[in-house]
Amino acid sequence: MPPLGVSPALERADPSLIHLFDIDVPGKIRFQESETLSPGSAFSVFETPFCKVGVGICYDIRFAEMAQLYSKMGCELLVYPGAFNMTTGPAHWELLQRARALDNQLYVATASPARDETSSYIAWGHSTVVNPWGEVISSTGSEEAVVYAEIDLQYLADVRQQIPVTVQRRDDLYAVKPVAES
Ligand SMILES: NC(=O)CCC(=O)C(=O)O
Repeated sequence: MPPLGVSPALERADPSLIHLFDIDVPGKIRFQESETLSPGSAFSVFETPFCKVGVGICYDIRFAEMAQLYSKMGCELLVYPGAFNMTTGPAHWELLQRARALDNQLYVATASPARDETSSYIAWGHSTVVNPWGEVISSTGSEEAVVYAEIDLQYLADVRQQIPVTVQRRDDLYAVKPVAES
């Protein structure tokens, strides 16, 4: 499928958090980003000599539609800077990265702050890279580190050929597209 065209207003390269982290897990964590932040309303994508990259921030990784849209726009790597916490981190951080990578058969890379136990918000850490097969190919623990991984676009193409969900989608029955094109 050719990349989806998106109006320039909806496609920008200055990342902003689109989904605000307003959550309440009783006895564990309550967070209301909307008390101090406003949500962005533009997708963040940029071209590199290797592939197109889509950017989401932290909580954005929970929204499968956003990742699918980036995939339709031609992104082959999704990057999520994010600071999950000591409740949702162990439960969901890796699972969400693998889900987004597998759903869209692309690479997902995340960058988290290292854990600081003295901080009022303790980050889970575990910066990671996941491949289009849904495998973690590089990651770290809670400490400060640099994570390296090979982004192999031929492998991505091979996975998409072997299990061709991208072309088997029933866009005649359901489709994810930007609001401006609805
Ligand atoms: N600031 C954030 O968006 C944190 C997201 C998070 O921890 C989650 O579980 O989602």
